[in-house]
Amino acid sequence: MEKGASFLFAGISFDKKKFADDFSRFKEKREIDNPENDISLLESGKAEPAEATMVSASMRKRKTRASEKDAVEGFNVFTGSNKSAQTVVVNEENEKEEDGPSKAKKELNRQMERDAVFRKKYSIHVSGTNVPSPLKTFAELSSRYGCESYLLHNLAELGFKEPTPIQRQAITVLLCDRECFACAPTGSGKTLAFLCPMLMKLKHASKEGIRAVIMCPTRELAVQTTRECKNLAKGTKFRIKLMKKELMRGADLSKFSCDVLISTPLRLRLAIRKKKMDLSRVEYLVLDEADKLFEVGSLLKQIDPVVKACSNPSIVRSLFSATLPDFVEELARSIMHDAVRVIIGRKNTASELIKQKLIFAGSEEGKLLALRQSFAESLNPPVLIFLQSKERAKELYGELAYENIRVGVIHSDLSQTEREDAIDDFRAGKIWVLIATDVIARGMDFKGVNCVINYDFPDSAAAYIHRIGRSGRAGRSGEAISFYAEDDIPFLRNIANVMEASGCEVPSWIKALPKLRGKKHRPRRESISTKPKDETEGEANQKVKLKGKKRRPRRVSISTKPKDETEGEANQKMKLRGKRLHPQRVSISTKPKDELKGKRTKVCN
Ligand SMILES: Nc1ncnc2c1ncn2[C@@H]1O[C@H](COP(=O)(O)OP(=O)(O)OP(=O)(O)O)[C@@H](O)[C@H]1O
Repeated sequence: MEKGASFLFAGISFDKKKFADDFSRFKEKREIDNPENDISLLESGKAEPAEATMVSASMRKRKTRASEKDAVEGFNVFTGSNKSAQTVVVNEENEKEEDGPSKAKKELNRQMERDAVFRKKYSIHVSGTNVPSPLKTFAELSSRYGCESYLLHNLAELGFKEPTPIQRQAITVLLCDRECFACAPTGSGKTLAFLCPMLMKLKHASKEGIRAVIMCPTRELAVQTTRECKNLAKGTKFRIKLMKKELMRGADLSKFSCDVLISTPLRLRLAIRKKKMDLSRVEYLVLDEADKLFEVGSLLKQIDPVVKACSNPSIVRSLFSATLPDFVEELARSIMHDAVRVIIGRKNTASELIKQKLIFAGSEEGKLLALRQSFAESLNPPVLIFLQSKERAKELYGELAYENIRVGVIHSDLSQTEREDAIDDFRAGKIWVLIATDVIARGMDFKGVNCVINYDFPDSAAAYIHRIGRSGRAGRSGEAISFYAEDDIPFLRNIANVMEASGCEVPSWIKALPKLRGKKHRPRRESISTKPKDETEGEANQKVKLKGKKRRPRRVSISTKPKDETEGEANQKMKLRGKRLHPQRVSISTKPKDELKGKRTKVCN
C-alpha cells in the first residue's frame, strides 16, 4: 500500500468554535443517551418517530467515539449476522444483568432472530455491532424513518417496487448514522442504496455550505449519478451539482454551497487546492467504486486530500463497490468508526444473471475473425466490446466502421461532449455496438446490454467483474464472451474462478493452471488493424467528426479514366441538363479523317 494511504480519513479535528451549534447538540444528546432504548427502537420495526430513531443511532456512534474505544470496535468481520446478533444480546444482558429478563429484551431477541432469517433469505451478510434491521418494503422508509412523501412517490415513478438486497440493508445502516462499506453485485442497485438515505438525512434544501459529496472514479459515472440523484429528488429544492469545468472557472469557491456535490477526485482536489472550496460542513461522503478510488496510484493521491477536507466530526462516510479487495477492507476497517460491513452474496463475484463464455482465438487475426463470425451468425444489440487501450479501440473501430453495423467508439482521447454523445447514442439505440476502453467498465448503467465482449482479456478479476457487469443488470439476463490468445492463458485461472463462483462451467485444465496473484495483465498485443497505421487513425478521427451526418464514405473511383478526364465529362453533363441529347461521338470509321472528308464532299457534290 502506498504511504499516502495512511492519511486517508485522518486529520479530522473538531473546531469547537466553528461548530459551536453542533457541539452543544452533541453534548445534549450524550446526556440523554440510553443504549437499550436505542436498540429497541431500532430493531422493533414498528412505526416510530424518525427523529428518535436517527438521533438514537447517532448518539450510539458518538458515544463509541467519545469513549475512545478502538476505532474498529465491533468489527467481527466474517462472523455473519447470527453471531453479531448474539454479540449484541450478550452485551445487553451484561449491561442489564440485575434487571432480570424483561419483555423488551425478549422482543429484541425475537427481532434479531427474524432479522437473521430475513437476511439469510436475501443473502445479506453483515458484520459490526448493533446492525439495524433490514428494510422489508420501501414503505418502511416512511413508517420507521419518517421519510418525506416525495421520495416514495419518486421511487414509485421510477418503477422501483421493492428494495434490492443491498438497499434493504445499506439504507437502514446509513439512516442510523453508521459508517458503512458495502459490496454487492454489479447492477444490484447500489446507487439508490446510498442516494436514498443521503437525501433523507439532508431532509431539506439548505444554503449552508456543501452538505454531501459523492466521489466517482470517472466523469461518465459522475454524470450518471447526478442524473439519478436529480430523478430521485424530483419535486424538492435540493441543489444537486456536478463538478464541471465551468464551475472551476469561478475565481474563489470558498462560499460555494450546494446540497449534493458529485465529482471525480481530481476536480474536487483542484477545487480545494486552487479555489479554496470548503468541505468542512460535509455531513455525508460516498466513495463509489471505492476499490478503484483506493487503487494505488493517482486516484488514491487525489482522494486523500478530499477526504481530509471533509473534516466535520459528525460525517457519515460510506464505501460502495461490486469488488472489495482485502486491502480496501483493511484500510476501511482501520479508519472508519464503528462501521458496518454489508456483503450481498459472495464477495467479489459476478452477477449470476450473466452467461459467461471463454473463446480461444489464438491470435489477433483470430480475434477479428471470431468477432466478425459471431456478428454474422447473430448480432443481438446492444453489444459492448472492451479493449485494453484507446489505440486498440481506435484500431478495432477502424476495422468495423464500414461494415453494415452501427458502431461507435469511446475512449479518453475524445472530448467530453464526444464521449457523452457516444453514451447517449448507445442508450438511444443509434449505436448498436459500442467499442470501449475501461473508461466505461465501472458503474455505467446501460439498460438491456445483451452482450459484453472482452476482445482483449481483462487485466484482473475485478476488471472482468465490472466489465461483464454492464450486462445482466436489474434482474435482466446477459451474456459475456471473453476472447483469449496464447499470451492470456496464464491469466485464465483468475477469470475462471469468477466464472465458477457464479455458476458457470469451466474446463478442468483451466482450473489446474497455477494461481497468479496480484499481477495485472496488460500484454503488448499485435495491432488489430489490417490497414497501415496512418490510414486507420485518420479514418477513426474522421468518423468521430462525421457523427450525425449521412454516411457517404469516400470510395475508390470506379472509373478507369484519368481523374481530370472524368471530372470534365461530369461537368459537361451538368451543363447539358435539359438539352437534347446530341453528343459528339467518336467516329465509327476506321479510315483517316481527311480521306473521309473527301468522300463526303464527293457524295454531296
Ligand atoms: N429497487 C429497485 N428495483 C428495480 N430496479 C432498481 C432498483 N434499484 C435500482 N434499480 C435499477 O437497477 C439498475 C442498476 O442499478 P445501479 O446502477 O445502482 O447498480 P450498481 O449496483 O451500482 O451497479 P455497478 O456495480 O455496475 O455500479 C439501474 O437501472 C437502476 O435504475
